Amino acid sequence: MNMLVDGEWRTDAYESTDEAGEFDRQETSFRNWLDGSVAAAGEAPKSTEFPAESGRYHLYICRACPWAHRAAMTRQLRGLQDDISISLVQPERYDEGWEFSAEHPDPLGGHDYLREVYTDADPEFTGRVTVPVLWDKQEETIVNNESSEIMRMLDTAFDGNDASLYPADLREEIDEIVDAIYDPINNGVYRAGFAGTQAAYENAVDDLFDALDHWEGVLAEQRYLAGDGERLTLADVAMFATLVRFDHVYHTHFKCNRRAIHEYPNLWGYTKDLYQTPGEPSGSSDGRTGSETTRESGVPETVNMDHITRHYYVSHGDINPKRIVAVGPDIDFTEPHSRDELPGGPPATLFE
Ligand SMILES: N[C@@H](CCC(=O)N[C@@H](CS)C(=O)NCC(=O)O)C(=O)O
Repeated sequence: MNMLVDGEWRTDAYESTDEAGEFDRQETSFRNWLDGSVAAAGEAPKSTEFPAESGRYHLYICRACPWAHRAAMTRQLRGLQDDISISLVQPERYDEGWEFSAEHPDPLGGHDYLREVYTDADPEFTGRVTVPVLWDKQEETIVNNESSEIMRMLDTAFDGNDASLYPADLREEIDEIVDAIYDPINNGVYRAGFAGTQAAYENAVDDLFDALDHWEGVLAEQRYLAGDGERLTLADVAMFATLVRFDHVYHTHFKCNRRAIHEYPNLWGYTKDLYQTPGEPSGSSDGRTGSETTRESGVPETVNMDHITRHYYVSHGDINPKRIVAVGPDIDFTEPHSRDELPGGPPATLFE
């Protein structure tokens, strides 16, 4: 594994499994907030030196990454495409870490590697170089690189389109669900895939499928995860980012193969429903150009299955040494989902 140590790129810096072979995800390190952000249920809006000015911030993401997907999807569903610019890195990650390319350039600093964005922010930076990154173009620094915080701050600091994904009356429950699904599901697939022992792997798979079974039951009764299930929230954004990748990569590459998502009637209907959620009206580009002016027209444009499969199968040479990209499964996120028989639905403002 590779990371920056005192601003120097190192390829031998740390082990990501502990003595029991359990995958150990490192804490992220830039943890500032935009002014006016609400970080958690019951908290007052933050007062900070990063005002939520339109055009001032940029998101560096990878379309393959589920954590980056939370940020991109929040930006999309809240109609913040004109307020926050976005660009991509190459999906494949090798020894040099996340790279820019001719197809996916760095529109701000013109760098070759994402790690240079980190050392621009802090020349002595020690830590992993991860996406997403929320960059302040004015102060030329990283505001935050933790997706669970970025999705909350984008939703609450900007006005957006009024279709809040973190409404005050549901915040407590959204926080609980986002926390509850992190270990067994969002990070659970990585715990299975990167396990260093059979026992650690089986433990992760047990936790994962117990949790999926639980949410399969919940989604039999309600359209979305939080509250009475009538409103799409950040809890759904967090869940969707894992479910949409599951059958193409986690099932095979990470050996989460007890069952596929398309074999669960409710989780599969839910995944298709979220995939088909419309966003703000379409602009000039398809969201994959890496351009600063990129606009996207719905949730589908935040999902790039080519980037997803190339990233996972190619980047993890330790678990897929021949880097062959699996071709299946043959599933269709656009087929009918019948979830509209349940009360609730996407915010009306998304259809205007
Ligand atoms: N806790 C972070 C995790 C982000 C993360 O681990 N991103 C992965 C991509 S899926 C990454 O950039 N990994 C690079 C590395 O670990 O070196 C968040 O939620 O934002």
